[in-house]
Amino acid sequence: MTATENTRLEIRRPDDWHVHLRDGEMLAAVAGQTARQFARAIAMPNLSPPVTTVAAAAAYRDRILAALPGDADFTPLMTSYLTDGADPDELARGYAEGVFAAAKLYPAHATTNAAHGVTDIRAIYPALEAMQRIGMPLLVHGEVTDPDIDIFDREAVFIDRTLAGLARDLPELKIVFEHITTAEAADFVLASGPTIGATITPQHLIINRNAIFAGGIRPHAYCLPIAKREHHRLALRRAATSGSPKFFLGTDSAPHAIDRKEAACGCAGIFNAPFALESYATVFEEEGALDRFEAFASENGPRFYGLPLNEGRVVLEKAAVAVPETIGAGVTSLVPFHAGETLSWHFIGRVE
Ligand SMILES: NC(=O)N[C@@H](CC(=O)O)C(=O)O
Ligand SMILES: [Zn+2]
Ligand SMILES: [Zn+2]
Repeated sequence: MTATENTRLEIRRPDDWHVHLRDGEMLAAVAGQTARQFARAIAMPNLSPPVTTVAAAAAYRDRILAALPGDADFTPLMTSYLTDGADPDELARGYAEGVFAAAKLYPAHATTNAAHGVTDIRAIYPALEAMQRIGMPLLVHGEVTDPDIDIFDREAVFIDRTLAGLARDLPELKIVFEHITTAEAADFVLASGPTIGATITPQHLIINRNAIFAGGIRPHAYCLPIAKREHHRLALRRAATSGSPKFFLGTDSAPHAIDRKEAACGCAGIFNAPFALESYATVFEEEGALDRFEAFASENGPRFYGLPLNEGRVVLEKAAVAVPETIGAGVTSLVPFHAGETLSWHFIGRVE
């Protein structure tokens, strides 16, 4: 990284290790936003129907590539959605063929399009054992779905009920604890061996749960796992900026059309792709950790996955950027994270 009097930030091209690119018109509307800032991204498989086979993932990859602007230099990394019947051979074949970069565990009904998720972790042990053998990472939406557990406790309880046992039973399995939101999760990851990492979103570094209720109910601050108390946000900021190689960038950008968000039962998900690097850079600057930004954004993720670091570099400059109230039009009109705010870093683009 080079920083000129902290007004210009140049880093290796970063990757987004957790994004929802959707399909159809929404894919066409959002793919370019992610490809503008990132060289690669882990594309989540929670489409309807979910992406469970090598053929479905290859076809989805083609649709993503077709949705990109002509000058994009972007590689989507595909994932398989694990169901109770997950086939170890299909996973291994997809990984060997370079189609699947990882497989995703959604506890059944935990989040958007998780109806086909896993009902009992034991059901996928054959798949997980195969993944451990071949070095294929498991990505986890880490929340219990038990309605008796308070929504703010679902991540911490998931560690105790599921994740700790999984890590004990399969000690060589690479596990990414996705979009962590609690001090308990950050502590668990730090206390674990090198096979356990985590992604952290911009929103969980920037808002706490008060933001969801500031002056009224704020559907655009609602995502899953839900934002927690302030002390959790502070713990996540310490983890992200600590320099630990276990934490890396994953936006969890999750677009939903405005009428699906602003509704009696609004969808979970925050669309943060358009200003993702600006968000993260602001956090690292506020924490006095701009010198650690490049590792979080561009090095820790590929090293964890065992993939090469990107060639090429990007630049951000210290400059005021006004975030629009909405982006796009018609059925793909979206409210971005930070809508109506002014950010202090500006993503310029690639440099030679
Ligand atoms: N994060 C969210 O709130 N929503 C995601 C699903 C997920 O990542 O859990 C989505 O697909 O909309
Ligand atoms: Zn999730
Ligand atoms: Zn997600």
